[in-house]
Amino acid sequence: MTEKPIIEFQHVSKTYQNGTIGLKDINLSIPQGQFLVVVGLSGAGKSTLMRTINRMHDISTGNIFVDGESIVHLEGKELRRLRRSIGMIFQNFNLVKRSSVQRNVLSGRVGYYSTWKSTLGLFSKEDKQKAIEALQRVGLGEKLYSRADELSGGQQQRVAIARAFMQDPKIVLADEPIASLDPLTTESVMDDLKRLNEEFHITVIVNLHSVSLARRFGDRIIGLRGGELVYDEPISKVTEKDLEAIYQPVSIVKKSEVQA
Ligand SMILES: Nc1ncnc2c1ncn2[C@@H]1O[C@H](COP(=O)(O)OP(=O)(O)OP(=O)(O)O)[C@@H](O)[C@H]1O
Repeated sequence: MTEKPIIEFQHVSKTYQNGTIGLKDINLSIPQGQFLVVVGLSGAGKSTLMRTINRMHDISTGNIFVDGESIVHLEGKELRRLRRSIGMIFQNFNLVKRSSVQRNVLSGRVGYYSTWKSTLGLFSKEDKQKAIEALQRVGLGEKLYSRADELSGGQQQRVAIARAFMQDPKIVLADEPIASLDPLTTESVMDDLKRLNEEFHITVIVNLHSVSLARRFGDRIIGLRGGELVYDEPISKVTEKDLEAIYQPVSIVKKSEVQA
């Protein structure tokens, strides 16, 4: 899968206001259509890395390019356009629990509507049909009119995936998407993400604690420690030992340029 990078980090560092280092001189090039898994101990900087891509966090130094365009100074309309092209999946689903599944899924389209139209729920026929199809794609077609909080955790996460799909995203960022789920549900959520990746060529970046899932679903694995990129290998080269090492407190490992 050798393609132009959809995301590029150039010497990216992030220090939080209280002085905590989130990221330290990250250089990273992610080709379009890659399924990238980010691993590392708690506090390693995985969420920070992900959230700099849609500007939920601003960086301190360096530059980030998405689809060839520097995003670090985007504002207003341009920033909204960036965020529209990036779906985000959270550990806790972030659904509006008292709203219907349909409304939650349609909210993935709000970036394409004026504020008043989306506030009033004035979505087009096409988008309503698209919502049905997105739900069917994650096996929840029959839940269209259920309230979000009537669904199981795994079902809610799949609604969140359908919502992200509604954005027509180029990139999906999934920040510990399975951390609150049981093993069986985990499988279906990971399968849904993989399908988005394979069928629609959407670049997926997933932050995971499960090494075995990382190996099963990823094209490439990167490891962070203390905000630094300490590991970067295509899945074919990843060994169990490497991954164990990433989770050791002592400094390791090999790091190589990956042209995926
Ligand atoms: N808003 C914040 N203000 C200050 N420090 C923060 C903030 N968010 C994160 N950090 C710190 O930045 C570092 C990286 O945090 P981050 O959440 O990116 O790690 P992580 O690898 O995603 O961890 P986890 O697996 O526990 O979610 C940690 O030391 C964390 O305490």
